[in-house]
Amino acid sequence: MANTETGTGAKGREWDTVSPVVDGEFVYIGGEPHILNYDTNILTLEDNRAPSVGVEANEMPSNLQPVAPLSLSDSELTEEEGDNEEDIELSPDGILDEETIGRGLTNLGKSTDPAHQVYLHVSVTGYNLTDITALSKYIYLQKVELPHNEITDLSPLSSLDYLLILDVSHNKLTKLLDFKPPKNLKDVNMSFNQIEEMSDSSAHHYLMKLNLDNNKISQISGLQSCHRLKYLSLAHNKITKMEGIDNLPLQYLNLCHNQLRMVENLETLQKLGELNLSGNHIRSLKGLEDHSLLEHIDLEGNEVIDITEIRYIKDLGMLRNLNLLRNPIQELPDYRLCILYRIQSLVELDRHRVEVEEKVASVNMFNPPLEVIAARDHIMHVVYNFLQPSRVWDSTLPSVETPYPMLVLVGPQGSGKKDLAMKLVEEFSDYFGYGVSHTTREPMPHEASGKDYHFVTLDKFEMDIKMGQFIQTYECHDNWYGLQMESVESVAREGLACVVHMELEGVLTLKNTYFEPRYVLILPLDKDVQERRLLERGMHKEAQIEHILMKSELYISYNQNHPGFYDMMVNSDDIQEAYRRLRHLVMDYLGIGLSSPPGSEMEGIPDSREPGDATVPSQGTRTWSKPSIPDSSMSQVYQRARTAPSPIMSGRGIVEEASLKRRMSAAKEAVAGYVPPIYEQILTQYPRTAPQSVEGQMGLGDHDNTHRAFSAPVVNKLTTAGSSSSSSSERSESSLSGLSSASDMRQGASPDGSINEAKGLNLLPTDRVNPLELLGGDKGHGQNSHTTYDQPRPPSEPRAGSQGSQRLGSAKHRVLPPISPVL
Ligand SMILES: Nc1ncnc2c1ncn2[C@@H]1O[C@H](COP(=O)(O)OP(=O)(O)OP(=O)(O)O)[C@@H](O)[C@H]1O
Repeated sequence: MANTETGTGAKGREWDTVSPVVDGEFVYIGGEPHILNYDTNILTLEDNRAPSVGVEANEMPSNLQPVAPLSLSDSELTEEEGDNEEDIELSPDGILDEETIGRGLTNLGKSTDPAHQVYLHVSVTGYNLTDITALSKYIYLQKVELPHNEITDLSPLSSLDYLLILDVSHNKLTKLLDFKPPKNLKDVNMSFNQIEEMSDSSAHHYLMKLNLDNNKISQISGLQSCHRLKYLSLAHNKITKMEGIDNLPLQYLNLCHNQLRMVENLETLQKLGELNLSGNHIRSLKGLEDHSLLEHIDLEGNEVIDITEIRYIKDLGMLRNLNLLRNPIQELPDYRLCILYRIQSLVELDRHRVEVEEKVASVNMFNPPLEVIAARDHIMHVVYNFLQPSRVWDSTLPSVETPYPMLVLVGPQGSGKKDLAMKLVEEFSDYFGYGVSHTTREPMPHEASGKDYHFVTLDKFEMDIKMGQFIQTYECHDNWYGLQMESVESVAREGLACVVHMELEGVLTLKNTYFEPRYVLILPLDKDVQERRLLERGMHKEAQIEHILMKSELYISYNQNHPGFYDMMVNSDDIQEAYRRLRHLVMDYLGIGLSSPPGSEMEGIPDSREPGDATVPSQGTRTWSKPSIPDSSMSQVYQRARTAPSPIMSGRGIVEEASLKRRMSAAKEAVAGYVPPIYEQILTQYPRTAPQSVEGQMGLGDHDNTHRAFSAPVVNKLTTAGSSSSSSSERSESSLSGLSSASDMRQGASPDGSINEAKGLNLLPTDRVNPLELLGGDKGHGQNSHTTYDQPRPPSEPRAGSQGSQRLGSAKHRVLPPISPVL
């Protein structure tokens, strides 16, 4: 095919004898491009030949040296140029003649002498050529393509001093580059020949690309001096060992379909970006490590069987494309996710694009975040529960204003939280009952089934899961733990609030449910103390103890990353002291507290609150919100609260009395059938009972306006029900009645709404700021809450309930400052 443009960009036209031709104009004669010169009018094809016989090409006068590109860029090296698409008759005797060459010449270039133009490329493909001697005269050729012939000798190319690109693939050559080296030979394709041995190629030190595919080479050699060799392909040979390539600047290496058994001698190939080792007998990926630029690895059709081999390539930072098709490793269950989990950088695996979802799925499968574990756990229990006949757990149902009161002691093993929980229940038996978890672990000598845990077999535990009995479960060191609905409900039936203890995973699941407990982190800050405790129990192996101690860090970091996740923290280095603090806290909670002992629960914990923060009371007038006594359905807790002897009622302030009255009145209305609209709303919209999805959970107060609207009508309705003459300030106050803290209740409200201390009551010292109260529903806080809830939140964060925006642990504000290691 004739070019219509010269290298100089001049347009060509078909030649005729009439039109005058301008010097240097480019014309076509019989479809072939020619250029005119002064003397002959036409520069014939022969003008590409050497100017005179006997003059060595490299002795050419400089003015005859071609100026057309002497060096090619990498991209130019791969460019296909001057394809000869004409039908060419086969040479009958295999000898390349002038006419054939003439047909194959393309790409005119200008020499330094403007009078001379030369053809730079020749392509004679599939011509049965055996003798290419005629080519030796075309000394300016830069690109020679002679594929699909029967050439055995390349010596005529010795005079082609400017040769850059040579394609002699599909011939009958037995020797590698057996001709006088041109100055700048860069790209050689000698694939599909009969070369058995790689001779010394050190003279070809400009070689950048060498293709020797489909020969009979059994050993790589002779390339040591090719210091520019970037591309080497030796596919389909008989190579048994990766050698002879040390220190080459190879970026691409193809050794596919050889007889390799291991990856070796690649250490010095630090520029390697693409490696094809497919179709060999490789089992181990050892040797591929430490190649920070390696982007593509093709190992298709090898014998890789062990997934642990991936360790050798998992840290290759640039690895994007991996092919392990037709390896035994493919048979492994979850093979693809397994690879993707280990090599998250992959863009393509086994010739298939990697989707983001696959990567997420792989992480969720092999190292799920705690939130995912919790969400799965929650979903499992909800689903199993749905499959059972429906049952109303009325004792633990949240009331209009408050959830069922529950206290969760959270912490790692060895924190002593179980002892603390049991002691608390023992001392405050009028208020608290111990929610006995189930476990498959063996009881310790001092433990009794039904008291410390329900010790059950794994079969029984699994059966209970399937019967939908659990609220949450958790596996630790091959033991299962779980809290059953019945355990909590049985405590609630007695009219008591429930105390349980659990690990972080359990809390995360619980936060997906409609329960809204208070969470107290029990954490020994002194690792030695915790370790000693664990050792004393004699239940744990060394590795387990190490794991437990490490997990303690997680508790701290979790609090730092999710401010407000816990309502309180107690350092349990000293169990006695920890109990004293916890007890004090609980007494506040119950409203039976004596004045606080010196030092608050958060003593020593740096407080991140801003001095002017409107959500922070300047004085310790409020404390841990007291759970309102549930509930409008006349639960036993409520009954309990109404009976005079109960200490919870003692010291009730005016505000509290009023609040109780209002609630009683609302409850009576409900029972009597005056169902206010809000109850309908609760039944149809109350989102807290619905299982939450892993992501994008919405709670009350989240984006949905119906949720926002939820609290206001409730408040108004209840207020109106209780006291039709309530002022608006009272109504807004009562809207927070569910949030009222014990100390609030013990404070009297003056008619103008100001808070006065009630006489004779033991109040917290006013200079003490209890972090628990920071979300305690202070009257000025409600407005801020929605701003925060408009933000989407991860499932791990506390649910936003109608009161949640003011409740502790709702993560609305930074309730707890980050826990410092020093308490
Ligand atoms: N239902 C549950 N969900 C999640 N974790 C639980 C549950 N029940 C118990 N756990 C926790 O499992 C862990 C192992 O229980 P175990 O009784 O062996 O703890 P422990 O070493 O005595 O812990 P601690 O000293 O803190 O009480 C404890 O951290 C415990 O709180």
